Amino acid sequence: MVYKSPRKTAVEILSTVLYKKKSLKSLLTDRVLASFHRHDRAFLIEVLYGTLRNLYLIDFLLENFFKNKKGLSPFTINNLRTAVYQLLFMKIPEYAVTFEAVNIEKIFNGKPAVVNAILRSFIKKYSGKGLEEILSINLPLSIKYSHPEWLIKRWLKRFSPEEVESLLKANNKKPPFTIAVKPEERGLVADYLKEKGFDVEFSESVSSGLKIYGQGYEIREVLNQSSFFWIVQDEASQLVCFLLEPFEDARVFDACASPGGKTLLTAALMKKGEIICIENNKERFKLLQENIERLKRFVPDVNIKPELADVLQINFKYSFDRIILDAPCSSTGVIRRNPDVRYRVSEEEIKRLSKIQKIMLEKVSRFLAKNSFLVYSVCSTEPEEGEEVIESFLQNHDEFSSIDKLRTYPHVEGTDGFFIAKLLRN
Ligand SMILES: C[S@@+](CC[C@H](N)C(=O)[O-])C[C@H]1O[C@@H](n2cnc3c(N)ncnc32)[C@H](O)[C@@H]1O
Repeated sequence: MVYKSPRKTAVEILSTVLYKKKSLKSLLTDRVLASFHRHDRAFLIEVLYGTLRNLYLIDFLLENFFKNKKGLSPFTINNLRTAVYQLLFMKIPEYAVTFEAVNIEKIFNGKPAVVNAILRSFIKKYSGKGLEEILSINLPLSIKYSHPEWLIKRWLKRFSPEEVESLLKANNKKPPFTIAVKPEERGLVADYLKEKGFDVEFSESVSSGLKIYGQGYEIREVLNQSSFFWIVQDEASQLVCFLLEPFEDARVFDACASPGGKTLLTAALMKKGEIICIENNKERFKLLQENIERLKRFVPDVNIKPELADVLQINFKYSFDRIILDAPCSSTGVIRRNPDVRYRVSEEEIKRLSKIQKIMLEKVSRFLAKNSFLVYSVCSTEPEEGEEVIESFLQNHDEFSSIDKLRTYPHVEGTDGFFIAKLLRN
């Protein structure tokens, strides 16, 4: 394996996430991770996730040390941010952090002297101080927990200050790696993982869920060597499939399907039947196909039919027994898994998505058979994407009634933040 510097890669990825608005998940793929030695891989993950979880705090601490911030490139700024994360949160020796940061700056043809000077002054001020001491000053929640102010303001309108703080804390805590397996195999998969050295817990909310403690990449590597049905899926996301109550020989429509978590768990639960799953994004459709290819042998009696199509353009000559509409959303409920989401999402985006979600629900509801269920879900904490979508739909559709409506939150249930509504066509 050719040596690659995890520090340099961290700076490059961070710059692409923050300045090109790409998702961390799409950049830090298993292929990228596989090109690093085990120790460097863990370092890269820690630096990227940690810096993103503490970005506003790091910027606040760094601010006074810049003489001409505008004259610095994104690479230099991100080099400094990752260096500060290593100093304060990882307790890496000061000389090592400074040496590596200056070195990276030389490779980028940046400003090694500026980086050196800033880090030396930073170390002079904060050396020997613990994180608790630095954080003991009264900081605004937005800086302390690195979340945009507008989002915190929204939450403060709905929750008490204490609750908002515990949500912010939960969003900055590393979540367990959660998978869905066949409920009848859950014990076997847990034993297999324990044998491989992982701590494993059964999910209390879904009989298919396993929470595994360890590095995602390593868990996936071990699971790939097994002969079990498994998919990476949060408990709240699994709950959608249980609420759907799929049954043998049902005809199911999954309207927004990639990467296929809900399609595949539904297939495993119903054991026999047909699922039409639609995805309109070409790249994501490929991912959906790959996941179906990997797992279809475990559900041989379910005919899973992926289609690259826009759900708003689709038409069927028949109706479905079950419909899942897991709509595209702001992802504010999965900030703990994707720390970069908070820097991409905006109020305008939430409003735009809410409109699309309403149109999508209107469209897919037409294909539901009488006395059948449609489950609508979003991994969003925001009412415009949840309660409002369902209320406005029900106002115009007497033929539908709401059977169940629930919300989950990282700081309450310890799951991703989801809104789920189960509708019945009377
Ligand atoms: C929340 S994700 C679905 C996750 C998936 N249900 C799962 O559990 O793995 C929403 C998906 O809808 C897709 N999408 C967005 N607009 C769409 C449209 N008009 N037609 C079909 N799919 C769409 C997005 O590309 C995205 O992959």
